[in-house]
Amino acid sequence: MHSKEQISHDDYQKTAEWLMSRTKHRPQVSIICGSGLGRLADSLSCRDQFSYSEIPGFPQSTVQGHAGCLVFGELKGRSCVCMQGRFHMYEGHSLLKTTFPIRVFKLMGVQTLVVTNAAGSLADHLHPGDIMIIKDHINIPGLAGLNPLHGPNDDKFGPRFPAMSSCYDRGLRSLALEVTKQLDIAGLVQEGVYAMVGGPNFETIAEARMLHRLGVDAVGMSTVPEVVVATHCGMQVFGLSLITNKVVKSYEDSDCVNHDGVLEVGRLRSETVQQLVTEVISRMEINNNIDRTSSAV
Ligand SMILES: O=P(O)(O)O[C@H]1O[C@H](CO)[C@@H](O)[C@H]1O
Ligand code: HPA
Repeated sequence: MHSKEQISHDDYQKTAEWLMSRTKHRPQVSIICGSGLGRLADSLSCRDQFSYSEIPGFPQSTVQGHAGCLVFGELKGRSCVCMQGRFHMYEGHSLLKTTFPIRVFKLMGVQTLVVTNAAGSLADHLHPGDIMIIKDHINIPGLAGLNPLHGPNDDKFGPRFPAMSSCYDRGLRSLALEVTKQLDIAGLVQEGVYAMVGGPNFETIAEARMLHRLGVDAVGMSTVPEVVVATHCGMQVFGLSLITNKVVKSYEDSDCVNHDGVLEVGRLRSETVQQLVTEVISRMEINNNIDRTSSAV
């Protein structure tokens, strides 16, 4: 448990100010790249980028396929900040640390979080290479007592007991479904429920069957803490999972998932995910009258 760890409002503020003094960009949207999806940042123009190791307070990325670079830039005229590499609980970071960038982005004036991930499919209708728009999640570590919001609540960010019943913005989900028709990729895309497990091992067959019975369509080891913290501080969230593998649910099945295979599907579908994310971001409504840093929350 890491519930005694605390990060002060000042710590988030210092990082936000450090970044804002080094880039002219004032992002409205933040994007988190999932495993193998780091090339999403390539679509940004007029880039400023920082290695996580130089940013005060940032944890380090340790997972292959997560470059560890924060990229600012414009996507079709919209100012964005993109995390090329996220932090996972299984790397040994506390959940508060894995979600550190979200509150920094909030203080910088970001209103929308776009999360992407690589995930294994439990649903018969989702195949490797398909994209799942996340409509809801099951927070397995959270249900077991591991939540980034544990510990004293910082009321400046949000309430002690935040609702999570509509954390994946309905308007953005409909917009994304609309965009898939225009991009002619509707056949690849479905909505579904994501579950976060702690990792780093992939699921046993019994665990996979349990998740399937619980109504989970795709499983991964990330995303949910980021979404919980973003929702707590009032950001709207759009999430998508790239299905990189089928989760083995049968003792007769000899398939075996591995991280290289996950990254490979990421590389193959990176461009499609990039197109979808770009179109959704360019068409979403944004409030331009936003205070930044000290008065942002
Ligand atoms: O969720 P992202 O970061 O996309 O990565 C997914 O891929 C890795 C396993 O291959 C795990 O980290 C899992 O969570
Ligand atoms: O099958 C999986 N399980 C958990 N996490 C994952 N990330 C990609 N695929 C998977």
